[in-house]
Amino acid sequence: MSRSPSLPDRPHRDIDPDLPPGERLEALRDHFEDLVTINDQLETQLENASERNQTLREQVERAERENETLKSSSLYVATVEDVLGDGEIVVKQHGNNQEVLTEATPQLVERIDAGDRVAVDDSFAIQRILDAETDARAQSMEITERPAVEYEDIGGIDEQIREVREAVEQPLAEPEVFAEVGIEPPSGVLLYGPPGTGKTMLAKAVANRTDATFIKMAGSELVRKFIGEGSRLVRDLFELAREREPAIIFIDEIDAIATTRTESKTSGDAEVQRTMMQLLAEMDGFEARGEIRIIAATNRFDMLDRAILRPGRFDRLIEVPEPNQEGREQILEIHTREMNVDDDVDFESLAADTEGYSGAEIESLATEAGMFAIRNDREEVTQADFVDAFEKIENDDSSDVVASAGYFYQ
Ligand SMILES: Nc1ncnc2c1ncn2[C@@H]1O[C@H](COP(=O)(O)OP(=O)(O)OP(=O)(O)O)[C@@H](O)[C@H]1O
Repeated sequence: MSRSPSLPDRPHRDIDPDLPPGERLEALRDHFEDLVTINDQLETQLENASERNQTLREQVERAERENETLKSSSLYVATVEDVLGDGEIVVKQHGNNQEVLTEATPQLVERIDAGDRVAVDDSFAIQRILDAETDARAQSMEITERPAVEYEDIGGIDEQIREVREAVEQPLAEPEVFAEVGIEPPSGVLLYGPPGTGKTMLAKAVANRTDATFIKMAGSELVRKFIGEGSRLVRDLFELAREREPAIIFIDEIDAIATTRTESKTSGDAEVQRTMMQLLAEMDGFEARGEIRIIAATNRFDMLDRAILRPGRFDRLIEVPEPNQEGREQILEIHTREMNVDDDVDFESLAADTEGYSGAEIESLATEAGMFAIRNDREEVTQADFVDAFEKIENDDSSDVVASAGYFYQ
């Protein structure tokens, strides 16, 4: 059907007033019949137009529903490994490296090549090809709708959990409390301490508890991988958080973009400086009582540019130290929860032996002990397995353990 149907011809019938009455009546009757025909034609056209209107309305509604579904369901990033015939495509999912045979619409298949990055949905159907810009954004940020970490999974830092809940969870969950008392919650929280002590876990656990989207960006990657794009990606980061409110922005290794400036004025320094300025600008323009909370983490507190610690920026500092004896015992218990552990396993003595170990290293110890049990064809993990694991770790990389135990972070 044409978009604008033409109107039927208007009948031109000049009826001669001098005609005898019979002929005039005849002419008028003809004219009336013409008008009836035209009326019928117009009615048909109107019906067609209403039908088309209805179809278009349905199409719009469908598109809106699809758009909503796309907006509310996450897409995952994958790399195209191979384009087979008949629209079949092999992709490798990022994160778990799983290879999947999937398909795409004929229009997309034509444009897809091996090596392209694509966005896939829950059932791995390719939704679109990522352009360089989206790709950088997707690669530089880790977005999790609801991270699977809970406070009970974190051992030995109860006091830090309490502080984070107060500074991040409460303003998100009960903003009215702050409004009533008339104080602003901390703008940003900085977690500092040695590597592998649970800083990322803490940020994820708050997101889990508050049903907030967790958006992580690694400072070091901004500087190393996305050279020249740092400040734009920082802007994107905050924009994305606004789109996904409530959200928790987690900037790991913030020292990479917020180090005290050296004398050297290389172009790399200028770029890092710009990235930091953008971060400060975003934070300064931020409504602290809003639905977005910012957490940063660093292992190098000593290197931080003090400008980021001013009021209104990262104004709540929380030290996350290495676990003490009790903490190590708790972490051992957490990481052996799912394991079949023999009654003879003595967590207290293991915790005493692992002084200087971080939570991440204690987790490796538990995994390694499990490996010894498997090697010996046992389902139960014994004290001897833990001792063997401990010796293996100490011999393998005693230097690493020592280095991290004495890690300089303050
Ligand atoms: N306190 C803890 N309780 C339980 N598990 C822990 C703890 N700390 C670390 N782990 C284990 O180590 C892993 C890494 O911890 P996480 O990423 O939170 O450390 P981090 O402090 O953010 O380290 P980094 O500074 O290197 O980024 C966790 O996934 C967890 O399995």
